Amino acid sequence: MSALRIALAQVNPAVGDLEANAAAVHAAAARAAEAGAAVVLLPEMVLTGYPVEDLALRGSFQRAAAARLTQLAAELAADELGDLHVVVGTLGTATDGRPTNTAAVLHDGAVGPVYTKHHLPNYGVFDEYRIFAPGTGPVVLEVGGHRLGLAICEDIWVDGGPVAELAGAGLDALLVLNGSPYEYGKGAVRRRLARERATRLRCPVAYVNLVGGQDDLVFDGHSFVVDAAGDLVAAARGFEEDQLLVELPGGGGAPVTPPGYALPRERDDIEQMYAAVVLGLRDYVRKNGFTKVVLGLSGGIDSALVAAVAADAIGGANVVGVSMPSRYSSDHSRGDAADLAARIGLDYRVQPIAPMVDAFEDALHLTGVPAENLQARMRGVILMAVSNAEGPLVLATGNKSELAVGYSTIYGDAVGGFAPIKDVLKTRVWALARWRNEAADAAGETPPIPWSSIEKPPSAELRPGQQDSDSLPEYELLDDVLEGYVDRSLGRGELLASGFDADTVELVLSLVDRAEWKRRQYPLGPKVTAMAFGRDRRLPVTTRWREQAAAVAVGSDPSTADGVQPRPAGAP
Ligand SMILES: Nc1ncnc2c1ncn2[C@@H]1O[C@H](COP(=O)(O)OP(=O)(O)OC[C@H]2O[C@@H]([n+]3cccc(C(=O)O)c3)[C@H](O)[C@@H]2O)[C@@H](O)[C@H]1O
Ligand SMILES: Nc1ncnc2c1ncn2[C@@H]1O[C@H](COP(=O)(O)OP(=O)(O)OP(=O)(O)O)[C@@H](O)[C@H]1O
Ligand SMILES: NC(=O)CC[C@H](N)C(=O)O
Repeated sequence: MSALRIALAQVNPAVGDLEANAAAVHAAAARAAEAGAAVVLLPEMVLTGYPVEDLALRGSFQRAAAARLTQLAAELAADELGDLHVVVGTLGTATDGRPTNTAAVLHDGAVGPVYTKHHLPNYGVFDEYRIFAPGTGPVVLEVGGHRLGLAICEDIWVDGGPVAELAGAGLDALLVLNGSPYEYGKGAVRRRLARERATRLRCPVAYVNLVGGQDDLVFDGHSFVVDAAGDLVAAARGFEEDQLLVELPGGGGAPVTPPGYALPRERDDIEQMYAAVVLGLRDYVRKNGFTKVVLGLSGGIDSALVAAVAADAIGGANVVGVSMPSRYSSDHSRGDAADLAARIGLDYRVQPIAPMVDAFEDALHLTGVPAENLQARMRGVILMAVSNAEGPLVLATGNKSELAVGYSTIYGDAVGGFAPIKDVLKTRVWALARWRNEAADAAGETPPIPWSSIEKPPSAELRPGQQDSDSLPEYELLDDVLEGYVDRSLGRGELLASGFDADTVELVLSLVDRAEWKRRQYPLGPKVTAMAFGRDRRLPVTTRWREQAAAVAVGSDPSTADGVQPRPAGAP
């Protein structure tokens, strides 16, 4: 048996674009062949894009995907790539006509063995039971005497099923196709999982992941290979397309990388979260046909961070930043907005709102919160006008803490098509901003965000001297409670038992519960934590359930508290 070279192609498909995705697979196959690979492994459902949601249920889409797969096999052979085994994730059809999530092997101009995903994730952002029929048995691909098992993403997260059946099958490697969305800190979980599967199957594991943004998901790539002991052999870069090469030695033993290969630098969690937000925004803009974005610049930290992210995603010249001062806007806010615009080369404009607000206030006799909301709504009208007239996508700047407690004006600062930091708690907004500025400093560049925007106390500036802390607990405390209630699904009892005072818990829980309707109307934005609002955390808007005061002992299992459905063991 001779050595076998395997390429892992980490590509960025677009959902529904069968032509472009087939071309990306073809290009990856050509690169792999050029590098001497006999097998090239592509991610989960790369041909259709992922997730396709209910597109999978359309007969027309199923037929088009099947036809494109057959055509791709012929095109590869016509291009003298027929010797290569190209393992492609795509949409399949079960014998009863239901759609399946499959890995097809293209070889010699034909579609060869097809493996069907067995474990269908149906928690968090996934609804695969609703869409796909599960596969049953394992598939082993034989290439040059090497035995390669196939698995698709969730198949390695759950014990049992086809992967377990492969134990004792004498595999030389397990090839895993993934569509694994980014979450803060998830990389380490994936590596632990791969180690576990590698040691159980006693063979290396090659894990290839999608990269790119798709609506509210960001696929981070970070493909990798571990040896039979679970130790890392090779890793691809995160948040960009990449291709990895490894070689399985002829006589067995650990996979090796080509001469000169070096593992990429591992980015820390905050740096990764920043990269995820940038990629999520860039791909939403690009894949939906926009070239520019527009947002309001208040001089505050949220709009400053979103502007910096947008400039990193699509270039500062493509970001329209509008300062819309009211009579309550402080001089330093206006100055900070202008300073930010200059630092990142935005298309900067100033549009005072006082005359418009005065006209509405006088006509409608508004004071207090209704008048405050009017200011935010005037700004929303102006941003939508710029979008309608010139075409940029409107960005909403709300963060996860604000979304949690409903601290935004519906149809005001909540307008927009995409909300880049909606899954980022306020304390992390500051951490991301500091990280971005420090990275610029370290690279000898101008930090994009004025330090005063990072350091000043947060204020909506909708009335004289207003500060967020007038209506909300300090963000450090608020975020701690939110992390417990939202991210970890703890109940009132567990929060009290962990030491939060009853008034704070009462206030935060009631604000969060009452704001569900507002969140439902908030724009899409990238999920970057394990529990994002939207597809991850789905609660009824109309509900009379309120957290009870029942005391719960410290140390009780929070995952089963309050009727929250526990996720499968090992699930992220
Ligand atoms: N269950 C439900 N289903 C559907 N609609 C519901 C509803 N409950 C209220 N509503 C509607 O919502 C309206 C109230 O919501 P809304 O108009 O948004 O106004 P509201 O939530 O009362 O006030 C907005 C709050 O956000 C603060 N804010 C505004 C802007 C920016 C920032 C910031 O720092 O970023 C903070 C502002 O200071 C104020 O405290 C009601 O008049 C009603 O029409
Ligand atoms: N004077 C302003 N000019 C332009 N846009 C504004 C102005 N004030 C508020 N906005 C827009 O409304 C959003 C909500 O701002 P607000 O100041 O009310 O609270 P915030 O959540 O603390 O945001 P930020 O930290 O950006 O100030 C801002 O991010 C910005 O996009
Ligand atoms: N596409 C999938 O099956 C993904 C599920 C898996 N738990 C992950 O997030 O990596």
